[in-house]
Amino acid sequence: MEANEHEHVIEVTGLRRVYGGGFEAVRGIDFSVRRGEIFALLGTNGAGKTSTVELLEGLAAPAGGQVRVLGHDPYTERAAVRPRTGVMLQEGGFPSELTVAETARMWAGCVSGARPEGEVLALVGLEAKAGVRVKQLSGGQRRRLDLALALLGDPEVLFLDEPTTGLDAEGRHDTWDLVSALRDRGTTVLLTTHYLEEAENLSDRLAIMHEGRIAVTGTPAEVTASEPSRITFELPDGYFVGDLPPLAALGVSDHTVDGRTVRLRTRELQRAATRLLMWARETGVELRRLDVRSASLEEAFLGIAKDASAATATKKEYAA
Ligand SMILES: Nc1ncnc2c1ncn2[C@@H]1O[C@H](COP(=O)(O)OP(=O)(O)OP(=O)(O)O)[C@@H](O)[C@H]1O
Repeated sequence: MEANEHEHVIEVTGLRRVYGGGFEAVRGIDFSVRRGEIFALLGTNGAGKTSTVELLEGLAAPAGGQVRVLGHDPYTERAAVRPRTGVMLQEGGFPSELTVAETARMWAGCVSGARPEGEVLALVGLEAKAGVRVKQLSGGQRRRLDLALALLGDPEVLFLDEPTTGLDAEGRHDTWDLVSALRDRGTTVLLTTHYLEEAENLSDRLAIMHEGRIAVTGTPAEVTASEPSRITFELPDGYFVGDLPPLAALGVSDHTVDGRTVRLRTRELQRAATRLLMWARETGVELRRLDVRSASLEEAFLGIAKDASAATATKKEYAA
């Protein structure tokens, strides 16, 4: 297949996974990832992210639906898919007595056309640790070794299962820079993460899973736009919410009052903020600690998880 940026490198339709005891961990999900895109799979604990990624990696057969990676079934056509993909599992599980360089060399023996191990260790900032035994690495350094091994085959598609778990803030930012650089070179990346900031900063598109289903898919901006924005301020003594212009006319969907602090939620942030500030100027009121902000991905995530628990999720999908 010819590579082009519109090509769907990963295509998932109606995918299901059922474990031995009959538990359905993945309940019919659909999404696709284009070449050169970073796609993040988010979700609450046990949502089914790892179960999904394992199906994409060809480690298990689906109970229903279909997966295509680079146009092939990763389970039945493993030989066609595996050499072109890199996989970073949650637990690498290497022999701990080997050094970092020996581990990379051993792994390279299993990869056709592997890059020199020094090159991948340098990419993840582990070159100074080449002679150190794996058991002496910190948790974060082990994660970086996992990533180095996934990069040995210079893969077209990279699966990263919680790539920055255990990394400190600097290590996390270094990994983001590396993953972005790989994307800029055309690598397609699918990652799972618990760090919403990671998905917000790094991913081109994301999906939020909950109890085996996808509740929402879209760009980070599209997903956050699905949640109301917030305006928070303190009213001076002698003023009350009833003194504000009618909240419905400001486009405010709901509000709370805690002492002097008022919190408004609105889907029409500009209109609400403008009218509120005009009112403040006209009445000569100072709105102390004024804070006006769009929803964060974290708020969207929490809102979706809550909604999805309360009822069968109405799936929101934005154009791919
Ligand atoms: N081998 C298994 N047998 C039975 N159930 C399993 C098995 N592996 C996972 N599950 C169940 O499937 C569900 C999804 O698990 P999965 O590990 O895919 O979730 P996840 O979204 O990756 O979670 P986390 O964020 O906690 O890593 C969970 O309820 C889990 O208990």
